[in-house]
Amino acid sequence: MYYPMMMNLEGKNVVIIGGGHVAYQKLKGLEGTNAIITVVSPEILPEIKEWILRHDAKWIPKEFEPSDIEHANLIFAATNQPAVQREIKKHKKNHQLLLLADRPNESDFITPATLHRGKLSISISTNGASPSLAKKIKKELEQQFDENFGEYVQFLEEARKMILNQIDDPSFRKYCLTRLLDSDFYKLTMKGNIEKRNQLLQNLLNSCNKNFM
Ligand SMILES: C[C@@]1(CC(=O)O)C2=NC(=C\c3[nH]c(c(CCC(=O)O)c3CC(=O)O)Cc3[nH]c(c(CC(=O)O)c3CCC(=O)O)/C=C3\N/C(=C\2)[C@@H](CCC(=O)O)[C@]3(C)CC(=O)O)/[C@H]1CCC(=O)O
Ligand SMILES: NC(=O)c1ccc[n+]([C@@H]2O[C@H](COP(=O)([O-])OP(=O)(O)OC[C@H]3O[C@@H](n4cnc5c(N)ncnc54)[C@H](O)[C@@H]3O)[C@@H](O)[C@H]2O)c1
Repeated sequence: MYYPMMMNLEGKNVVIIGGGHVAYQKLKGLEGTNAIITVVSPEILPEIKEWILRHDAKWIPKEFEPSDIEHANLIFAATNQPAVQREIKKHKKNHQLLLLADRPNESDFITPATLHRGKLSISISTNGASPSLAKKIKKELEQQFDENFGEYVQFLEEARKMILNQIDDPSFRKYCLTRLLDSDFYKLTMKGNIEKRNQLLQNLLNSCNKNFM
C-alpha cells in the first residue's frame, strides 16, 4: 500500500521529463503549489506550452540527461521511451522522489485523482489497481461536493479561528467546534444567507462563553 499525505511543494524543484498527455496531467496537478517547475522534452503539447507561460515554469527543449535531475526534489518520468525511463531511475538519488509513469511498482509515489473545492481536497486512489475507477469516483463526488462547497469550508476556517481565539476551555472549544458542523450553517451558506449564518455563529460563541463564565 502507498502512504497518503499532503505535500508542501512551495519552493521545491519539480522536474517533469516528457511533454505528452501524461506530463500535462501531472502538470495540472501541480496547479497552485508554487513549486519551481521544469519540463525537459524535445517536444511539448501546445497546452503544456500555454501552462508553462501562465505559471512561470521552464521548458528545456532537449532529450533527458542525468544533470537535468541533479537538483530535483520530485521527478515525474513521463516519456514514452522505456530505455529513457530506466535511465532516469538509474540516475536519481536515494533522497529524491520519483514517479515512473509506466512502472508504478518501481515508483516512490503515485498521484491520486483529486477534486478541489477551495481548501477542501478529496483524493481517491486505487493504489494503481484502476486509475479509471479513481477518475470515475472523482466525477461522482464532483456532483455531491459542488462549487459552493469551497465557500462553506472558508466559513468553517474563519469560524474555527474565532472559536480558538475566544474560548480557552478545551471541553467548550470541542463542543463549539462540533456544533459548527450543524447543518444550519451549511444550509445558510448555500442559500447565501450570510447575515443569519453570522448571527447563528455569534449565538453559539455567546452560549459557549456564558457556560464557561
Ligand atoms: C488518477 C490519475 C491521476 C493523475 O494522473 O494525476 C492517474 N491516472 C489517471 C488516468 C488514467 N491513467 C491511465 C488511463 C487509461 C485507462 C487505464 O489504463 O486504466 C487513465 C484514464 C484516463 O486518462 O481517462 C493509464 C495508466 N495509468 C497508469 C498506468 C501504468 C500502469 O498501470 O502500469 C497506465 C497504463 C499506461 C499504458 O497503457 O501504457 C498509472 C497510474 N495512474 C495513476 C493516476 C496512478 C494510480 C492512481 C490510483 O490508482 O490511485 C499511477 C499508478 C501512477 C501515476 O501516474 O500517478 C488520472 C485520472 C485523473 C483525473 O482525471 O482525475
Ligand atoms: N501514469 C499514467 O497516468 C499513464 C497514463 C497513460 C500512459 N502512461 C505511460 O506514460 C507514458 C507517456 O504517455 P504519454 O501519453 O504522455 O505519451 P506521449 O507519446 O504523448 O508523450 C511522450 C513524451 O515524451 C517525450 N520524450 C521522448 N523521448 C524523450 C527523451 N529522451 N527525453 C525527454 N522527453 C522525451 C516526447 O517528446 C513526448 O513529449 C506512456 O508510454 C505510458 O507508458 C501513464
